Amino acid sequence: MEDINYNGNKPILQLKSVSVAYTPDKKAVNEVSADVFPNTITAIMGPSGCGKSTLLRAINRMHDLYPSVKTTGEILLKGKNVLQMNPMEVRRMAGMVFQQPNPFPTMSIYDNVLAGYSLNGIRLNRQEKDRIVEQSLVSVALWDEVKDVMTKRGSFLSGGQQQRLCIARTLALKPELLLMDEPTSALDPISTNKIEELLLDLKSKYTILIVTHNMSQAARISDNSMFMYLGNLIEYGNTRHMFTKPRNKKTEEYLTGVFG
Ligand SMILES: Nc1ncnc2c1ncn2[C@@H]1O[C@H](COP(=O)(O)OP(=O)(O)OP(=O)(O)O)[C@@H](O)[C@H]1O
Repeated sequence: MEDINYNGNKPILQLKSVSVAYTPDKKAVNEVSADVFPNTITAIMGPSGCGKSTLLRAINRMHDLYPSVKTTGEILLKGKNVLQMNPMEVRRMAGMVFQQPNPFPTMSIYDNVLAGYSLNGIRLNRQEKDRIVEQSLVSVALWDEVKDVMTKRGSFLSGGQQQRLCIARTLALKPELLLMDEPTSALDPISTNKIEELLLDLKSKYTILIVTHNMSQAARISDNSMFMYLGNLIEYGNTRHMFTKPRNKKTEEYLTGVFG
C-alpha cells in the first residue's frame, strides 16, 4: 500500500480489521484494513458479490437497520470510531448516494435538498434554507437548471438531474465523506460524464469513496483503487499503478477481464 496517493495528508478514514457478517457462518467482508486520505477519490472495485456495497454501508452504519448483521473491527472517521457514535451523526458526516437516483418523489426540488434537515427535526429559518439550497445546487451544477422550477417535484427532473439533486441533498448536510454506490450505473453516458466531472470538482472539498463496476470510470476519476474479492481486500493502491502494474495476480485477472 506504499504507492497510495495521499498528498502528504493524514487519513480521514481508517478501516481496521473491518468484518461484516449477514449470517454467523460467513463474512461478506473479511478483516479489511485501509487508510483513506482527504480530498481523494477512492474506487472500490471487484466482481459481483465481493462485498463492495457491504463495506460501504458499514461506514455509515446502514447495517444498523438489520440487527442480525454483525460489524466488527474499527472504522475511524476523523479519529472517532463510527461504530460507537450516534448513527445520525455518522450519516451526516458520511452521506450515501445510491445507484438509483432516489429523490423523494412528492417533495419539491427545494424541499428535497433540505430533506436531511427536516427528517432529522433540525429547524432552519427561511434565509438559512435559501442559502443552503442555493449553495448545494450550485455545487452540483444544477442551480441554473432548476432555480426557476424549485417548487416542482423531484421526480420532474431527468435521471441525471435527479442524481445531482441527490448529491446536493447529501452535500447540504456538509459531510466529510461522500459514499457512492455505483452512482452512474443507471444513467446515460452524457449524465454519467457530468457526474464524473462533478466528482472531480467536489474532491477539492470532500473525500469520495465510490463503488464502481466500470473499470474505465475508476481509471478516469479515482486517485486510488481497492480491489476486493470474496470479501477480502486484495489490493489497494494508486489507481494508475494498479491498472498498469497490478501487484496481485487476481487483480490482474480482473482488470484484464479474465473474470468479471
Ligand atoms: N441482506 C443480505 N443478507 C444476506 N447476505 C447478503 C445480503 N446482502 C449481501 N449479501 C451477501 O454478501 C456478499 C457481498 O454482497 P455485496 O452486495 O456487498 O457485494 P457487491 O460486491 O457490492 O456486489 P454487487 O457488485 O453485485 O453489488 C454476497 O455474498 C451477498 O450475497
